Amino acid sequence: MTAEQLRFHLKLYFIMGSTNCNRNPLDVLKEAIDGGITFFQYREKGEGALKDEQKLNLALQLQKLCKKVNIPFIVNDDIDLAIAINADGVHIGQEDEPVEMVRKKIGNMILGVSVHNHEEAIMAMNAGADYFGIGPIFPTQTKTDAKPVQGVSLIKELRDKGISIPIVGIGGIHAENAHTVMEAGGDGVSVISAISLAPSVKEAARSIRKSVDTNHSPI
Ligand SMILES: Cc1ncsc1CCOP(=O)(O)O
Ligand SMILES: C=C1C=NC(C(F)(F)F)=NC1=N
Ligand SMILES: [Mg+2]
Repeated sequence: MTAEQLRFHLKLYFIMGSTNCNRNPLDVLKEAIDGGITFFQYREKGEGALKDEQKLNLALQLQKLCKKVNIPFIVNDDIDLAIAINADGVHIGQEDEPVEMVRKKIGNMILGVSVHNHEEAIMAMNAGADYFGIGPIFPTQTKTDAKPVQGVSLIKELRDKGISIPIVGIGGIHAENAHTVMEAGGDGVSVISAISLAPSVKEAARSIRKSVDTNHSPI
């Protein structure tokens, strides 16, 4: 997938694991897809996260839903799982394996990296990252060990320095604040709880999608 295609697909990047919803995750993903998400990440993490067989089975079922509608299916952290099920890509943080190592393992799968400052961004880009996850943009309860809230300053800084790699903002994002990420030069927003815990998952996804579609900054 070219950077341009990736840029389009990253508009509404839904991220979920079994611990992020109090319903069947398959139903939540189905409804999010109906609401217009464009990218999906399976992130099985935290208290009560599934392991081994259970994690593999859920991953395969979620992947099947994404395949049906041609939405890229990304696995967070677990490179071996991503390779085992031939996922479309992986997402890693600074505390995971080095980007160069992961790139060697996954070949030309999509490789997303969480970056929190200019140095991490340059390193990750030179090591072969395809997109950056930057945040937390706003306060979030979902990731208990999140770095300090940073707003859109790093997104702006990277764009001001002419760095055009696809970027999504993440952390506390919903329909009312998603536009700030787009206006700062982000290509899309990543969302967990504003969709996964919404009374109407479909409506939540639809409203955020509408917001990013109207605020798509012309590059
Ligand atoms: C995984 C992650 N990385 C930075 S904040 C965050 C959690 C985002 O969850 P929510 O969209 O519910 O704030
Ligand atoms: C910690 C994370 C930060 N960013 C992203 C993404 F939105 F995909 F870029 N995913 C994560 N799991
Ligand atoms: Mg990680």
